[in-house]
Amino acid sequence: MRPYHQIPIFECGEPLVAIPLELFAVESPHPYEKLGANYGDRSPYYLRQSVVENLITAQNYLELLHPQWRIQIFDAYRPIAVQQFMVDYSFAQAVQERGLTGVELSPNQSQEIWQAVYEIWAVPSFDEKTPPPHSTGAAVDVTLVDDSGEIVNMGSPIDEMSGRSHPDYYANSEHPEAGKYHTRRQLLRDVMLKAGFQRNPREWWHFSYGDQMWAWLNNQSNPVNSVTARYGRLV
Ligand SMILES: C[C@@H](N)C(=O)N[C@H](C)C(=O)O
Ligand SMILES: [Zn+2]
Repeated sequence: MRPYHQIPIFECGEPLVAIPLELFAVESPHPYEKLGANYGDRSPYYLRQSVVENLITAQNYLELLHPQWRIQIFDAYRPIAVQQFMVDYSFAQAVQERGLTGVELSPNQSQEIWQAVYEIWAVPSFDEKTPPPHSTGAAVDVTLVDDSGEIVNMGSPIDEMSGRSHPDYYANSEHPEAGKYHTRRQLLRDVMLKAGFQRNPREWWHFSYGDQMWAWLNNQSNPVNSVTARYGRLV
């Protein structure tokens, strides 16, 4: 359980709609489909209606500052089966990176790796009270693309299991490019928050609107005006 799972969900029934990809940049082929994730008859490039509207607003804010820049959509709607696939994939990758194989893992090694995986991935829970954020259609993973069409270097790749994923990692870092990376992360944060999103405190790229994490973060910064979640798990 994460603290945001205490937030009640009052599903509003808003539809999942296609993101107008022509307004954004997009990873192609989709990064998880490339790894073998199966979306069945669904597409990762779907979000709830209001979330799409807010994403367009964020793109418009970005264009006021950088007319030719685009928000790049890395991932959006994610069925629970895909959440499970990515959690299993990330575990296997982490085992491999440590020069180990699944069969030889000690209970301690296994625990350490699962902890690292769940530091950045939500549990693929089927419990309606604890849906993975992306399975609600309210969460989106994004980065920036500049006027020459290049992905802006944010100091770490999306989905990296390390401290560099923390949004403020470069705020007090000695790294020679730290100031640049931090400013770029702040730019992404600013346009997304101005459009109504909240940012995952553990990941510079993950934003949501209307889900439990969003409500919890709103309530942390403004306890007087308490809000609940309006998007639950989609079936
Ligand atoms: C790991 C990243 N792609 C992500 O989406 N993390 C959040 C917490 C999630 O799994 O919902
Ligand atoms: Zn995410």
